[in-house]
Amino acid sequence: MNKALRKAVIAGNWKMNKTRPEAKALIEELKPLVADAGCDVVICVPYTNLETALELTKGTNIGVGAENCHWAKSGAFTGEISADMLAEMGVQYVVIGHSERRQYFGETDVTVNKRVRAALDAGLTVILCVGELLEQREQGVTEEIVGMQTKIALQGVSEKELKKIIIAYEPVWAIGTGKTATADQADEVNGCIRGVIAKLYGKAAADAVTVQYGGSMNAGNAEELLNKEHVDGGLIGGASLKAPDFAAIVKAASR
Ligand SMILES: O=C(CO)COP(=O)(O)O
Repeated sequence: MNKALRKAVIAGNWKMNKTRPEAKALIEELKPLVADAGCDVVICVPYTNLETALELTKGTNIGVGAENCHWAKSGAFTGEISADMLAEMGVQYVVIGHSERRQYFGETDVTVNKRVRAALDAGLTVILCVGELLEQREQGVTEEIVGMQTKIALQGVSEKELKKIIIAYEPVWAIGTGKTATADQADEVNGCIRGVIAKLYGKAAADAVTVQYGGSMNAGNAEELLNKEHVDGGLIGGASLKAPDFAAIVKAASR
């Protein structure tokens, strides 16, 4: 079993939620609940909460991430934030290619790749999101879609740099819908992603890469999902906004 060799990572994706006082309260509540976690714990928060999150998690086991970054180092890109700006603050992680960015903000596989490149160059760890639409699952092309997204996102990424990449499989139909992929469905697609990594980088790299599942993961279903061979953690939306729920998922992932 190679699963035991891989890092389990539970990451919260707060999306566009929490003002600064709300963020402070949530982090303070969360800290003692996850202090003895047996997995990596990350919170990815809105840009406006990064400084608060970094300050409050100093000296704790909670890592801090942003939810996106631009690919340019600087320049005339009104409203955007560069990877260097995040790294300079002390941010360690960044979510890239989330389906909400792809759906609502014109993100493509090519721009995902550019952002991945910029994030790696800045020294950030990337949480790379891939996932199929319901229509694509029904058409039987899940494996092809997820494989293509993964391959294009990783163009120009070396085997060494792959150590700074976490892949999150998030079926779009399961996000925020309360409709979770079954543990077998998640395991199957996560396994396919690992197969793509094996083809691109070899077996050792594929055995080592963390592949999360995301999409309505909660305190009730986390354990079954996380027990699967290819599910190495979770990217949690709604349930990451409640400290006890998020902590229960962290507990389920702890080894
Ligand atoms: O999009 C997600 C995490 O990035 C999942 O969101 P939910 O957990 O709210 O379904």
